[in-house]
This record gives sequence, structure tokens and C-alpha cells, in this order.
Amino acid sequence: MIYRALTIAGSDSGGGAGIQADLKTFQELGTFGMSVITALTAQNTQGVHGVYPQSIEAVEAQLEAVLSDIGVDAVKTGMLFNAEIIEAVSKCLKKYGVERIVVDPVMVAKGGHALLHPEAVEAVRKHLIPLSMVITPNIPEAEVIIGEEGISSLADMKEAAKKIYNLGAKNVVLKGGHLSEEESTDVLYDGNEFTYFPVQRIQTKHTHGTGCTFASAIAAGLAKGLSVVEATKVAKEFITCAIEESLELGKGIGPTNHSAYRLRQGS
Ligand SMILES: Nc1ncnc2c1ncn2[C@@H]1O[C@H](COP(=O)(O)OP(=O)(O)OP(=O)(O)O)[C@@H](O)[C@H]1O
Ligand SMILES: Cc1ncc(COP(=O)(O)O)c(N)n1
Repeated sequence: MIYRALTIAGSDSGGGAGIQADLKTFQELGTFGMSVITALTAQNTQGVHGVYPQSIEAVEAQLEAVLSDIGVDAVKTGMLFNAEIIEAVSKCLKKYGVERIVVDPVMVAKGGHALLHPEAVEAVRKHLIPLSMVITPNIPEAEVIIGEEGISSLADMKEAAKKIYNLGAKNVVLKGGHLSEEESTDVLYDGNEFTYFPVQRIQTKHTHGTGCTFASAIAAGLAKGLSVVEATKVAKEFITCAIEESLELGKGIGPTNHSAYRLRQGS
């Protein structure tokens, strides 16, 4: 059985985040990875040095090429950069009836560089959230989406997850990586109940691309037919191993280790 997973995201020349992190994750989790590149970034462990968005024509041509021929079992979206790209992507995913869509609403890189135009947030709410089977905001992204600041506890996260669910996402995984607590707990809300994914916070600065890796691991699970809860559980194990064995590369924030999970499984 071949499981087909597609990432629609930005390229990270440094290899730790974006398309590169997604494809490594897809491969490690036994899926066939494909990509639609929305923007090139000149990026390394020290930050984003340039962003070069692709034309709408280029994005649409890549989507059509993949969807009209190979098809997909699940899709992950990452850096979409502007409202026009968001609209083109959502239109095409709708046209092909793609349902297993994981939306990582990437807005700002860890170094602070914008990866989404601020005026495109409305397009995320209007076009992307209603299409998502799972949306995986971190806390700052959740605050922008709901237009409220101050998410600082698990109770706040649960309230925010409900508000994002009410915007049309079928499942919300609100990530706790940015909480200043001992544990990094992610909260999954499916409209009925909450599932918690707690882990002891790992003391490392090398967390470049954690969000991308986690979301693409969920997409890989969905491509293989796992439920949202099962896929999130595996993704959590995958990202935890990857952070535990993160790589001290470059002079800044190094990438996580995408091979760690598979090597520990002994396969
Ligand atoms: N120090 C840490 N220890 C353990 N788990 C972590 C740590 N940092 C992040 N995580 C986990 O990694 C995953 C990604 O979360 P995070 O909040 O870092 O996403 P993000 O900010 O969107 O990432 P990115 O900045 O790469 O887009 C979540 O499952 C989160 O709980
Ligand atoms: C192309 C691309 N997509 C996403 C991120 C977010 O990852 P991080 O916040 O870890 O820098 C990134 N830096 N680059």
C-alpha cells in the first residue's frame, strides 16, 4: 500500500523547517511525500534572510500537476504567505474534494520574520480554517486567529480551542510549546471532548521547525488512515524524539532530528 502525503508550504534552505522538514517527516513515517512550494526562503539557523513568494500561476500549476495525476491521501499546509496563495490553494483543494487536510497556520518564524502578510489572517479564517480536518496553531497564532491576547494556561488554551473550532475547523490541536510551564501540553478539541498530550519540556534551544514537523507527522498518520487522535499521538511521539535528539548545527537555533523516532523503533 502506498500512502500519498502532500505538503503545501515554503522552502527552508537550511533544511530544518518548511517543505524540507515535511518531506523528511513523511518519509520517516512511511508515506510518499510530494510538495507544492509557495515561497522560497533564504534561511538558516540564525533566521530568515529573504522571502521569495512564487506566482499564483506557479502554485496552481504545481497543485494541478500533483492532484490531477498522482492524487493525495492527506495534505499539510504550512507557510502560505499571502491571501492570494491561500485562496488559490483552498480553491484547488475544494475542486479535488481533498478532506484530510492539516493546516499549520504559520505566521512568524522563530527568529521573528513574518511568514504571512498580516492582512492575510482574514483569508486564513475565511478560506483555510473551514477546510481543515485539523488545525495546529501555536499560542501566538491562536491569539491572532481569535483576535485576543493572553493565553497563558491550560484553561485559556481550552477556551481558545473552542473559539477556533467555532470558526469551522473540525479538530483543533492547540500547541503548548510556548507556555512557560514545566510541561509542554498540546490540547486537541474535536467539538465534543478534549484530549491532552503532555510531555516534560525538553531543555534545548534547537527547536527550529518543530511546528512544521509535528503537523506533517499528523498528516502522515491521516494519510495512513489513522484517526485524528491516533495520528496526533504518533506525531507527538515523533516530535518529542526529534526534539530530544535535536541537532547542534549552525550558529543559531538548530533543527530537530527527523530520524530519531524511526531509529528508536528499531525499524
Ligand atoms: N521544549 C519542548 N519540549 C517538548 N516539546 C516541545 C518543546 N517545544 C515544542 N514542543 C512540542 O513541539 C510541537 C510544536 O510546538 P510549538 O509550539 O513549538 O510549535 P510552533 O511554535 O508552531 O513551531 P514552529 O515555531 O517551528 O512553527 C508541539 O507538540 C509542542 O508541544
Ligand atoms: C519555510 C518555513 N516554514 C515555516 C517556518 C516556521 O518554523 P520556525 O518557527 O521553527 O522557524 C519556517 N521558519 N520556515
